[in-house]
Amino acid sequence: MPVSLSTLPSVAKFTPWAEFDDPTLESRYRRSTLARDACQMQHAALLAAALFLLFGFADHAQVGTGRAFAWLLLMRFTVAASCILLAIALRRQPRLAHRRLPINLICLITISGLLLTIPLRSNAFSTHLTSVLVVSMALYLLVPNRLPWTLAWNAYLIAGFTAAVLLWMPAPVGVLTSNLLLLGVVNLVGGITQLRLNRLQRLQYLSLQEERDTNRRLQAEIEERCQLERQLRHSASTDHLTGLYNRRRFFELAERELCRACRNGTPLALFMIDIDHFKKLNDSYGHRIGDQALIAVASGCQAALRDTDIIGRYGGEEFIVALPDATLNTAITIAERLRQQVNDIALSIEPAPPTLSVTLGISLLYADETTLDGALQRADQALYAGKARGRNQVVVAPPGTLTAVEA
Ligand SMILES: Nc1nc2c(ncn2[C@@H]2O[C@H](COP(=O)(O)OP(=O)(O)OP(=O)(O)O)[C@@H](O)[C@H]2O)c(=O)[nH]1
Repeated sequence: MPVSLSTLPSVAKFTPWAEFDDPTLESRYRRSTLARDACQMQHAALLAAALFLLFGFADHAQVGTGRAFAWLLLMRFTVAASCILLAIALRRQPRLAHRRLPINLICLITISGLLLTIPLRSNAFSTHLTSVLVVSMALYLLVPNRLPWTLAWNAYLIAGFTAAVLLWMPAPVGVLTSNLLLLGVVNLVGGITQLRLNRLQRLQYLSLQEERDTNRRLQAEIEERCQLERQLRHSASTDHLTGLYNRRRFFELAERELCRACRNGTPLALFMIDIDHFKKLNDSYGHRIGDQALIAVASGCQAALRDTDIIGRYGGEEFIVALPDATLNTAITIAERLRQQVNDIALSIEPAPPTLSVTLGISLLYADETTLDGALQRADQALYAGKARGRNQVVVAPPGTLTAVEA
């Protein structure tokens, strides 16, 4: 997804709860934190269950084994079972971590459970106060991304605690006031911490997104440049009309084959191919048809060669072929095949043009030749001899005289 201005960390807007002002961005951010939040809530629920059960020992020490203890135990088991069920549900469906019902239900059960311990153990004021402080902080730390809910549950906790103290543990006004102040300070610190945390985590998320977008853009740019480079390399080595190698690329490849032939002592044959009476075709039917004929001859010849053979456009209506590992007999057979292939080309124009034909000059590289120049010259001479002898034929250029293979 491309970076929009509102997703840049420097200009991102936030709500008073330090959430993203843009609801789409906020929901994207929440989706990105879902797995982490679910895992965190699972651990928190299991820890809360363990703590609630552990405090059962303290209950027993304080109230003995009477009716109050039975109630306390029932309450503790209810809270612990709810927490464990939530942890299991979150493990199976992590998306519950961002749903209203599970989070609020577990807050209601846990806080109500804690408040219920007050009338049942009304002589443990300091323990209750400490528990309320711990739960109050835990709400800020463990309820993910929901500051308004955390504030609401803290309000319920403080109001419940105050009511319970007034009803079951009457304390001097001064003590109650300072404890409420203490709770207020805890909530202030918790609220500010969560606001800062919310903002920082969101800014971090935006920075990460921006970095990813930049990387993606760079990746796309690199791919585009590679593609351009491939295209440039291709057009620098290809004849744009016929799609064959151009003269420069042909000689690069043919010289590589010459080196290989010298090294391995294998033969290398060269063909010069020229379309017969091409000027007449051009003059009678126009250059467009001339181009069509060039393309047809080029693709016909290419189709008749092996992948290891090299064919290029030498210039105008002339083509050049290098046949690695080809003896004279093989070269003559292939040249004949090409000549026949061109004779079979039927251009779809009216009135039907005369049959296309080519004349081919063949030369073989000598064992002591280290450049293509000599063989090229011999093939050219053979070609012109073929033209002089009536065209549409293959002529081999032997060391001495020239031999016409077919007229
Ligand atoms: N349509 C077209 N014509 C081209 C192209 N390149 C060269 N030609 C034409 O090819 C013709 C070559 O003519 P010539 O060299 O006289 O050869 P020819 O008419 O084939 O005669 P022979 O080779 O003796 O049979 C010229 O008219 C060039 O203008 C091209 O890319 N497209």
